[in-house]
Amino acid sequence: MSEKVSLDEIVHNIRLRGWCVLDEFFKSELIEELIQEAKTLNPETMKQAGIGRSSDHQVSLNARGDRIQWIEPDTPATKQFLEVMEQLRLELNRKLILGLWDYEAHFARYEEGAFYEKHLDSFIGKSNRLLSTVLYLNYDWEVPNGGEFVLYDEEDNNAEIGRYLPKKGRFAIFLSEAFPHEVKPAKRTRHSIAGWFRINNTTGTQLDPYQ
Ligand SMILES: O=C(O)CCC(=O)C(=O)O
Ligand SMILES: [Fe+2]
Repeated sequence: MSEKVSLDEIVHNIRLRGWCVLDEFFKSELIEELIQEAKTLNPETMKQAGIGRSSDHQVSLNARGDRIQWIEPDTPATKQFLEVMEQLRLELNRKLILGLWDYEAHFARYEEGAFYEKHLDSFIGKSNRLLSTVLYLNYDWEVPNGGEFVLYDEEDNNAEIGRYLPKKGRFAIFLSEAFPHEVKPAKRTRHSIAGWFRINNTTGTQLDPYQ
């Protein structure tokens, strides 16, 4: 399990400003295993990522060019990854009373040239995504490789507040409805795990939307 100090740092930063990027949160052995899994994902079974949910779901290559595969606890590495996220969920609920209900995550692969336009991870009014997470799984990623994750201010959507290379083990977490963000065009294959802690929006007439 990750160090207590990292958990405290995440809780502190989410409380204070709503986002946090850590370079070492997961054990390096786990990162190595996840990198190997990401590399061996079969492009045939990965889906072209879309934007929006169910009825308004669209696949727009202009907005988003990654391919994804949803994560299940079906290998030792994904099981351990989800266990760490569960610890984080419980800690966030305990310290910040967020009422996070569950966590969904997918591997993402951006091939050379792929990007994701500036967006919010949740759709005002209907989404139940509260906190977004991204874990980067790339060896030796440097500035010429592009693919930066760029985070913008919640008040001024043109003001950049953070820019990060998708380096091995780096972990970003931010409020899904507050911070616009984007992925700049990658100059080589870029792997990550993107995920969302969700609250439960089930009502009497409508089941909580899923994925
Ligand atoms: O990979 C990243 O840096 C961000 C991905 C993202 O914004 C998303 O999948 O919604
Ligand atoms: Fe996003």
